[in-house]
Amino acid sequence: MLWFSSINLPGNPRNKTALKPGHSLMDWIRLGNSGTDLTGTGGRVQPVSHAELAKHDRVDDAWMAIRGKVYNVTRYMNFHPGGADELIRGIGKDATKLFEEVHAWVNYESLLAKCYVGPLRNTVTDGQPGSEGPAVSIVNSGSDDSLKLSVPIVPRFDWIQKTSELTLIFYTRSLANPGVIVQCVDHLEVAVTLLLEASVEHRYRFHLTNNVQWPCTARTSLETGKIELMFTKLCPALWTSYGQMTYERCENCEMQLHEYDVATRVEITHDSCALLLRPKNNCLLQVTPVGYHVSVSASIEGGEYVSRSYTPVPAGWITTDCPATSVPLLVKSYQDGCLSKQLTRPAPLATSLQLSQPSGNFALSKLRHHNRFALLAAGSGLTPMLALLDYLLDRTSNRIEHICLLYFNKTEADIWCRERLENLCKKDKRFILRHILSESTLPDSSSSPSATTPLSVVLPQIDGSSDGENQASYAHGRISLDIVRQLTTQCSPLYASYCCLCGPKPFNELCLQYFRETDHNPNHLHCFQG
Ligand code: HEM
Repeated sequence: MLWFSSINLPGNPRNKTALKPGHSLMDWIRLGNSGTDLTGTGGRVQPVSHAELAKHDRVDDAWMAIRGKVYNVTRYMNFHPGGADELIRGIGKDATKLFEEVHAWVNYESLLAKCYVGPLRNTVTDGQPGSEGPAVSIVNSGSDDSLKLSVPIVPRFDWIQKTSELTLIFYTRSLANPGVIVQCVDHLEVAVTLLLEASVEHRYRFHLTNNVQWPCTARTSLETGKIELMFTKLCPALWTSYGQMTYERCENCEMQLHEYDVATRVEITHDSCALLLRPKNNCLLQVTPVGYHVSVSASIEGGEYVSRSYTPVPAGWITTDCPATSVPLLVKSYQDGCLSKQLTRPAPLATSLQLSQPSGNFALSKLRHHNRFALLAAGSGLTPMLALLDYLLDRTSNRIEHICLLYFNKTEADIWCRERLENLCKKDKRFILRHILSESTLPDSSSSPSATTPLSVVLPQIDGSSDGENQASYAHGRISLDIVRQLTTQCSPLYASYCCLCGPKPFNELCLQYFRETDHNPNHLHCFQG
């Protein structure tokens, strides 16, 4: 069984290197599409032995194996956001473990699609011989759904119409957690990309019978896997067909980037902002799967490029008025974070950004059989929890018994989405909200009976029969083994059979260590990183 192994905790938790002009993600993609042979082998895919791999261990001739696939990373050196020195640590060998330790979430298959040399001989992926397997890996028990997930999803297309509306429908699979990218080429031509499994894209191109308006409305039902794209017809009429469509299944497709700018920026705390990113040509609509992130890159003051991963949040958590094409982000400005400072500074708003399509490794289907959850978030680690909360509380099959969000911050002033979280708590008794503050006294308004008690000892009691109003409670403290024990002990009222955590690396590391010290099933734990 795989289990969590140690994660590097460098002094600087984000060893991000600014990339020289001409070395942005966009430039890398351009190079990949330029026809240049990035494999160095003429593009001929051939199995690579460990001995052969070991020969390519120089900066000017650098091969690297990740999860059984060998890539020539020579040309990627100066494009690597972590810097060439870091990338060099993995060359000439099977770097799976190293790669997973640093950034398991990075979509290397897309980024290096044009650098693929061939399969590593005698290697099977995922922790089997030849590969040390992922450092942070949550393995399913036989009864879970990951086995089913390995069967490729073949989406089924259908359409329906009203006089004024055309709906394109894609049936995927229950809990497939799809990503959707819709591009409007003009009023007749629409391109739809479905992201259903890692490194596979389902690309549809529609030539419609008649003109439609843009943008469309996208509706995805996570429980059924049904995706609906609703278009308003420019001239109301019933059509005899939707038009024509071509379909292509694309494996190991190269990463796509799109130009965005910051359309709206609202301060939410003393050092954080809610942003609405708007596609530059306004002809793009992107739906992010629950728990997935996008990579945002920008040129700093017209020079070096920096990229950073962010998890888009459901619009309802930051505004009641969000255009369908916007990507909503919550961004904390870090002292040494040149990108976050640029994104959150008051003016000018229209920073030019490049946004990747969503990527991630969160399998929603693993949550299917659980109905008691604990979410442990620290600071900006709240972001993946918001979409998860929306989905879980709305879920109709295997209705949720309770979800406990433990939200760790330094002070009250650092809490994100406080009002909305607390309103949700009042509205839905199944949602338990506990703020844990490490550096401040507790708010006077706190009505928690345990407000003055260190949280390491007491978590709020849940009493399903209580008629009292469900309220957020506050405590002073930090993550501790006691807290994790209270969440993982079966007789505890807060017992959660599935736990998710997200925060800065030291927080994640500590949580993982505490979980290891309990009997909690590691298959029932997900750590969002990035
Ligand atoms: C195996 C050797 C590698 C090492 C030691 C390494 C190290 C690092 C480090 C230290 C960072 C900065 C981490 C952070 O921001 O938190 C980074 C970022 C990054 N690396 Fe690597 N890297 C390796 C391989 C690769 C490969 C093969 C790719 C593939 C395509 C890649 C793509 C990236 C990307 C996209 C980022 C930015 C991540 C983000 O914004 O979240 N790295 N890398």
